[in-house]
Amino acid sequence: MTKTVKDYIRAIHDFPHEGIIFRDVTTLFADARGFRMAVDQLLHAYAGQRIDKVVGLEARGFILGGAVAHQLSTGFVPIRKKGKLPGTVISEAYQLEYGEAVMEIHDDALAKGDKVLIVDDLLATGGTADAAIKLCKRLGAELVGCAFVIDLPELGGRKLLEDQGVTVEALCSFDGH
Ligand SMILES: O=P(O)(O)OC[C@H]1O[C@H](OP(=O)(O)OP(=O)(O)O)[C@H](O)[C@@H]1O
Ligand SMILES: Nc1ncnc2[nH]cnc12
Repeated sequence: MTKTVKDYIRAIHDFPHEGIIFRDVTTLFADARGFRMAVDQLLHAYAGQRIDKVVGLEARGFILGGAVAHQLSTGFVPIRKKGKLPGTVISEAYQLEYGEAVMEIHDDALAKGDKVLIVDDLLATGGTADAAIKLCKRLGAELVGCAFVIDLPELGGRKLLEDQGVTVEALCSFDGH
């Protein structure tokens, strides 16, 4: 049978903590057919829509977002964890399973009215994507949507984003954590 995007994703049990099933996309990215399929399917969802910038979330969103931006012939903008970007930044704190983290974007990375697509590998609680949405909006950008390879619906991220009117695309989903 022909493999789907989901079939290329490896499950690693008890990483990074006991009880977590880590959905590992390195096996998807490493396969030429799998990687192309994932990028093409993400692009398909936005066919005909104006996108000025693709915003990728550290770290695996850089790999996907870079490929998507290249294919769309748009610019690519990184959102990184605190302290990694060299220029002047704006920041948003968000909740992790344990504690808090901070995401940052260069304050001149997006222009008012830019239509942006946020790309990451996986949507879990939605905390990371929610922080990214806030950063893009603070710079005056307009959100086209958020695109992921994987959704973990039980963790509530899709609901968090959709409840604020954000369009969510995910290529596959897994039950549980
Ligand atoms: O929806 P959330 O609950 O916010 O979780 C999703 C985020 O978690 C993972 O990144 P991680 O924080 O592990 O960082 P990394 O990509 O730098 O390893 C994943 O790549 C998303 O960015
Ligand atoms: N189960 C999971 N697999 C990979 N990345 C994640 N980020 C949050 N939950 C995850």
